[in-house]
Amino acid sequence: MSMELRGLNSSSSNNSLEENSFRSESFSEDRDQGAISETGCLSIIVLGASGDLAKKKTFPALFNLFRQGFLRPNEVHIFGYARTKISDDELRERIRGFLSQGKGASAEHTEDLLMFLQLIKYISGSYDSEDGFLLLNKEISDHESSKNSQPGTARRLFYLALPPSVYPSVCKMIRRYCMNQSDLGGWTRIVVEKPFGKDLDSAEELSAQLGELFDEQQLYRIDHYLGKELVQNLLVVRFANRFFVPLWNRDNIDNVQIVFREDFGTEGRGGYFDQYGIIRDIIQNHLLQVLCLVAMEKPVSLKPEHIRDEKVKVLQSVLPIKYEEVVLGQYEGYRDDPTVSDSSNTPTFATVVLRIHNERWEGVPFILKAGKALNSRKAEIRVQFKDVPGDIFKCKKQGRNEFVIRLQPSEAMYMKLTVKKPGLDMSTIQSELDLSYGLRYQGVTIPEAYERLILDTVRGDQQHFVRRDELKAAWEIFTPLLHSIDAGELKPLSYQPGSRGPAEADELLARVGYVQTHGYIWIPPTL
Ligand SMILES: NC(=O)C1=CN([C@@H]2O[C@H](COP(=O)(O)OP(=O)(O)OC[C@H]3O[C@@H](n4cnc5c(N)ncnc54)[C@H](OP(=O)(O)O)[C@@H]3O)[C@@H](O)[C@H]2O)C=CC1
Ligand SMILES: O=C1O[C@H](COP(=O)(O)O)[C@@H](O)[C@H](O)[C@H]1O
Repeated sequence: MSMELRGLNSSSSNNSLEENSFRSESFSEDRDQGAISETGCLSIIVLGASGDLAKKKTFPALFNLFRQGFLRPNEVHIFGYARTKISDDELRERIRGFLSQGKGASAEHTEDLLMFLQLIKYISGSYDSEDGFLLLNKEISDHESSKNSQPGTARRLFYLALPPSVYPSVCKMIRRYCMNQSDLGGWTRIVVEKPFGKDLDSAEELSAQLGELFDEQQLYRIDHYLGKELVQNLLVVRFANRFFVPLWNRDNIDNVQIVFREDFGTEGRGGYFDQYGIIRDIIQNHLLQVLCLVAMEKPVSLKPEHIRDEKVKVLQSVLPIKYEEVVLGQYEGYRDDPTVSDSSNTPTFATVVLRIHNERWEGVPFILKAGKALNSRKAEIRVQFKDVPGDIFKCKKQGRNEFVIRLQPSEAMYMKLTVKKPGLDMSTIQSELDLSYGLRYQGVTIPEAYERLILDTVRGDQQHFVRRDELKAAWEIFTPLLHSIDAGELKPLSYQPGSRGPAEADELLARVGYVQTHGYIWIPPTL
């Protein structure tokens, strides 16, 4: 098995990962006190193993961690659990194709794949009866005994790749039948997927139910946007660079856009999506988490609690959303899906302006925009600066300075700026300072978000997971708007699939101050 750590083979990277790592600060108090184990027998239990997320994200992430040596074959065992009655081999066959993608068919890869698949065992059982969980516990315990694990020292990681409706019963079963037996260095951790509730009350109810069963330190509410490379880079860029410190405020920044666009619709997930809509699916969680990292104050340290304290403060400073600063859309053809109601009022597109009432951001609109079935696929943060006062070059119309963080695809950070047009003429032109990852970090593979986040759960690092009070503050912002949409008081505008979304969204952007740069487009550089 390849023990190579990704990133170390880059020709442009001279420093080792460990030399530069600031990970050590990012751990819970228990870890600091040396009470929590990072080695020893590890059981990873994927509940909902028969499902979409498990095959597309969870198992591939585990495989990549295995290939890189983060999950050691002499320590780890992986259990799939779901109601579907299939054998170990049938589960392995279902996921095999997703583990091979993009990796080529080298002999080494095939060997790793076979070794990994042999670590997986499947157990069929229901989500609310003791039989299945007693059997699951027996299988885990047998594995721990086979590794000569001392009672209480083993690590058990339960990943709930399941609809949230079954979280309470599954968590009760885990608590009752499947916990690591004592705290002799071992642990039990629970990873829960979004959506965490549908509004403030349901989220709080879910949190209370889970909170009765597990400590906050045992719960990992995953938001996979927090595992994306450039999202993880935000705090570094903001707080490790002198450039940004004096500029990052209402005196210099005119508006901030956080944008998610997909060029496909809700195909295959219409039933789920129609109950949630784009605000619950993307904006209330992924984009709001990004907003927190863009807008928060500098944390006292990189300890998870310090970071999450600052995120909560930003969320609590967001003013109630004004409905005239919201545009909703639904793409034509969305309701043709047989799993979507014919009279569905669910938005597949939304632009929502948030206003942060604090000293740094008063008056700066944060425009959150997300849509399905649009003309492109990308996610980015666009920080637009104010015009230069006393413009002697008369170049204002060419465009404002912008700092753009392209989260995906083609990860990059670039600064749009005005320069002299090369040549004999004394005229100006829009250009950019460009840090494109593909070019700058050739040979470095950027890990998948899920890969990173699962590794964090094994290591006990909660920095990139959502804390209970954060979740509450996030729902507080969106619940009134969501209830108005659910009640049909706000209606989505129709838009063409493959378009930019409703034209009214661009009008809203212009109204709140965004100035589009005409005649300039950033093209990701190629090698
Ligand atoms: N798929 C994705 O791309 C993403 C999913 N998520 C979240 O991850 C979680 C899992 O998503 P996904 O894998 O798509 O979901 P699935 O609908 O595929 O469900 C996963 C498994 O749960 C079981 N299941 C499904 N519906 C029910 C039900 N009503 N009651 C009990 N069990 C049920 C099924 O297993 P069985 O019948 O065998 O027991 C199914 O294989 C969800 O919370 C989702 O919101 C988050 C981000 C992206
Ligand atoms: O959580 C979700 O995210 C995906 C988009 O994830 P990305 O990493 O590809 O940007 C989205 O398609 C899905 O609707 C949503 O549930």
